[in-house]
Amino acid sequence: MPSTTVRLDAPLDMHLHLRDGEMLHNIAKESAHTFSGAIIMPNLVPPVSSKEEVVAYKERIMEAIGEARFTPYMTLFFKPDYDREFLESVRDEITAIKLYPAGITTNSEGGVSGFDVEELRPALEAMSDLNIPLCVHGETNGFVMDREAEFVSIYEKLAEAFPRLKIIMEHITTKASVEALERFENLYATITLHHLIITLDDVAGGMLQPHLFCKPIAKRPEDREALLNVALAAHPKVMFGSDSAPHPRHAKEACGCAAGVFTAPIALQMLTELFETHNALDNLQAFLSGNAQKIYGITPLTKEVLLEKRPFTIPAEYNGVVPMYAGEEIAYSLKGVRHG
Ligand SMILES: NC(=O)N[C@@H](CC(=O)O)C(=O)O
Ligand SMILES: [Zn+2]
Ligand SMILES: [Zn+2]
Repeated sequence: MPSTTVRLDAPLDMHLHLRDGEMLHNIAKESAHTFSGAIIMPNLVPPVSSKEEVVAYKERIMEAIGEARFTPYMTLFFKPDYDREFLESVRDEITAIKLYPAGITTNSEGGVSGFDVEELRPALEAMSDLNIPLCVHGETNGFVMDREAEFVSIYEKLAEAFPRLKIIMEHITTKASVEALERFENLYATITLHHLIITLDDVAGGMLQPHLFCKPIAKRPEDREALLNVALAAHPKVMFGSDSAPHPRHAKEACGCAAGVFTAPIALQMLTELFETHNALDNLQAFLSGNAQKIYGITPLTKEVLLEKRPFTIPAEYNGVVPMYAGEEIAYSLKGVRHG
């Protein structure tokens, strides 16, 4: 029987952590090889929050990826005091701005501590006028399983107050967020690979699995079901964002485990397997690229990725970073990458 080959055009990762320094050099190629482009998160230490910093960070990324054809779609770390003049001056360097509630996830200490609409109005009105999307890590500081659902009312408040602002609910993990998508025209969402596969049971139901620990924490089976429904249908308001978030092994296998799951090198293989299992391969292209192109209005670099149905054993680590499902066998392997 001939093996099944799946072709993907210009895959996009709409939520990616490339880090900086040695880590950037160690892991950037894993994304740049197979993805056409990615939205690059700004939560460095210190966060990327000036024009000089975003330009310099992009240069370091281009250097780290070497010959690969890959677009880093840059973002700034949202500060409520960004004024119109500043936003106009930085408009051409960025694709979006990322808002973090203060202290809610890795390197978010300098984030927003209140969601008063009038305080945020000058920056968010200017972003609406300049057509700069707002990406949001949507969690309150409530009980860990309820943080995202509690944040939905903040999403609604923002969506209503700034109807021309594109708001991307990043890495959604709950049924409540999926339902919010339907209520506001200007709400969109990214969904990770791991939240389509795991629930809290996989993280903490047996022996604790640090490499599956991330923010937002994986939720209940009915939440995963709701995410799967919209992802497998390639609902036009959802797009793939891996939230691949590498940490060195010692920071994960530690007392006080850093949040983040590293999936960049295996995301396309595992998504193909997942969509095939659910008879939804016809929708994978839209989930992985088409929807994001429309939502963000971007035209990615051409890149054709071929995957074939041949077992692949996930390496134990990539340059000191342990991937999701290290050592396990998955159904699809990377066959080749062609540039246009
Ligand atoms: N997702 C995570 O658990 N961690 C991310 C930050 C984030 O996306 O919230 C990281 O930067 O490590
Ligand atoms: Zn986040
Ligand atoms: Zn992230």
